[in-house]
Amino acid sequence: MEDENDLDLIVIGWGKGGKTLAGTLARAGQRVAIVEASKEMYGGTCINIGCVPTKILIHDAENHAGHGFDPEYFDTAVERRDKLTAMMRAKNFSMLDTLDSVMTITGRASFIGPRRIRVHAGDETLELGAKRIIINTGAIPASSDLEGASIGGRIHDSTTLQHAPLPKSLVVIGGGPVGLEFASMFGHFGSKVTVLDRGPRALKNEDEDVAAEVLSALNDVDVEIKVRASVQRISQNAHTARVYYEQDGAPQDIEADAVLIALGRTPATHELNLVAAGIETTASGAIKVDDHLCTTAEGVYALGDVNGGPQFTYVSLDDNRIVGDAILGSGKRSTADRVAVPHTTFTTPPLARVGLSEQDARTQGLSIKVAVKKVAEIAAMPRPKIVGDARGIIKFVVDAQNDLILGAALMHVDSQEVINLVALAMRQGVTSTTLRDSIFTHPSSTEALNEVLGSFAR
Ligand SMILES: Cc1cc2nc3c(=O)[nH]c(=O)nc-3n(C[C@H](O)[C@H](O)[C@H](O)COP(=O)(O)OP(=O)(O)OC[C@H]3O[C@@H](n4cnc5c(N)ncnc54)[C@H](O)[C@@H]3O)c2cc1C
Ligand SMILES: NC(=O)c1ccc[n+]([C@@H]2O[C@H](COP(=O)([O-])OP(=O)(O)OC[C@H]3O[C@@H](n4cnc5c(N)ncnc54)[C@H](O)[C@@H]3O)[C@@H](O)[C@H]2O)c1
Repeated sequence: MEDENDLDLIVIGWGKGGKTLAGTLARAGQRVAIVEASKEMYGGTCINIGCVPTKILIHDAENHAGHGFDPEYFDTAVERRDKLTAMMRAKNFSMLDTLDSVMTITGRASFIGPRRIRVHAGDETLELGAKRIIINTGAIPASSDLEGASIGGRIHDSTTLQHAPLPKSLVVIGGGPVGLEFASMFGHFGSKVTVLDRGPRALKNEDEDVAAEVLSALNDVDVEIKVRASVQRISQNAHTARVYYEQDGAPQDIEADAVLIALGRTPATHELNLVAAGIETTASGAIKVDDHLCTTAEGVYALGDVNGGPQFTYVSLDDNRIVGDAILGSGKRSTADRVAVPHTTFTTPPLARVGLSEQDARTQGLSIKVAVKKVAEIAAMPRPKIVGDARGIIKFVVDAQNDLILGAALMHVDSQEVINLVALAMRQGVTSTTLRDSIFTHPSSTEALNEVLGSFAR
């Protein structure tokens, strides 16, 4: 490839947004190259080491609740995960590789100039240029400068722990979504789990009544959460690991078979040589983008985790829509038009959230009404009882003046589905009364809205 305009598009990284855009533009007749660092990562984080493999294990762990520590059962779940992720990886690869106008390249890309990259693939080096470049390199586990916290042996990040033997005891450092999902999952598999978080309380961004329900469910599988816990150092030997921390000023330590470090994920920019292309980063290391996901270099866009936005697969997918619209459409889409983006943390039952919590709304001085009910007390919601798990809570925060939904916290079986309906209602300006009076199938979890939205307590 000699001429910088040889290609129409280069995508660096096989993430959700980039692979989708590569396919769309190739089908529209553009000449596209997609570069992925590892053949184990075709399809990106989500299907290989993120959402999908963890949810497979979480599902199988849920089916094992109450059956104790059972490495054989765990190994069977791991086998199922490996089969499914291998199938998805192959499918992801062939979806692009079979398109005539797409060149798939396995190697590590870095910039050598504006809209020009070099790819190292084993002993081979390739230089490519294009009219447009998409950076979609995702994020990597945040490293910790704590003594003894390098990944290896008994110290894990979310990727290595998925490939380790089932630990009898596990210490999780960090009580964010990664930390809590792994804690809940290993608790269900029968491991003794302790979570250490430095925050003032667990799930500090959630209302206390909602957080209490999640904690109670974690407690059901013997997960202990220690807050205000500041980890000082970690040590390990052939038999065990030990985490030294301070809680409320008092030194403590805890022993475990394995330690998971889950302190966030950092945009993957370290090997991109962004300076060569005039691409700037923010103070937190993300690629600087505007509302249309343009970087500071003309013709270069950043999609997904690497641009510092919310770290969710479906946000990367929406990033693809914005850039797709800029290239093929009206250019009107932007991150500024995103409303009510929901998210779900897959503890068991899952906690699904959208919009404001009650504490957020009160801090903002909004005039609100709040409807809240424990799932076990919702008569018109037999579905959780049918599937044998009636734990949880449903909470709505509604504007007292115009009846519009400002936020919701749903913690119950199926909440990862119901939240999408609530988010759509928020986006479309559907009032809580309309949602309350809607026809929903029966028996479903959605029909809880008929009852909960008719019971504003405060
Ligand atoms: C354990 C875990 C569970 C998660 N669960 C969920 C969930 O349930 N739901 C959800 O929505 N989100 C979840 N996430 C977050 C979600 O996985 C990410 O937000 C999403 O995958 C990010 O996608 P992306 O498009 O930014 O790129 P990614 O999918 O991260 O892809 C980036 C790709 O770029 C490649 N790459 C990096 N550098 C280079 C280079 N120099 N050259 C070539 N290739 C390169 C990488 O190998 C990688 O394949 C989870 C994350 C983790 C870690
Ligand atoms: N279901 C999902 O959608 C899902 C699941 C997993 C991950 N993710 C994505 O992955 C991203 C990364 O998740 P994460 O949980 O790794 O990071 P996070 O930043 O969300 O949480 C990190 C936690 O670690 C705590 N912490 C930070 N430093 C600490 C220290 N020194 N000692 C003790 N505690 C400390 C913080 O208080 C915080 O609670 C999330 O932002 C999320 O978007 C999504």
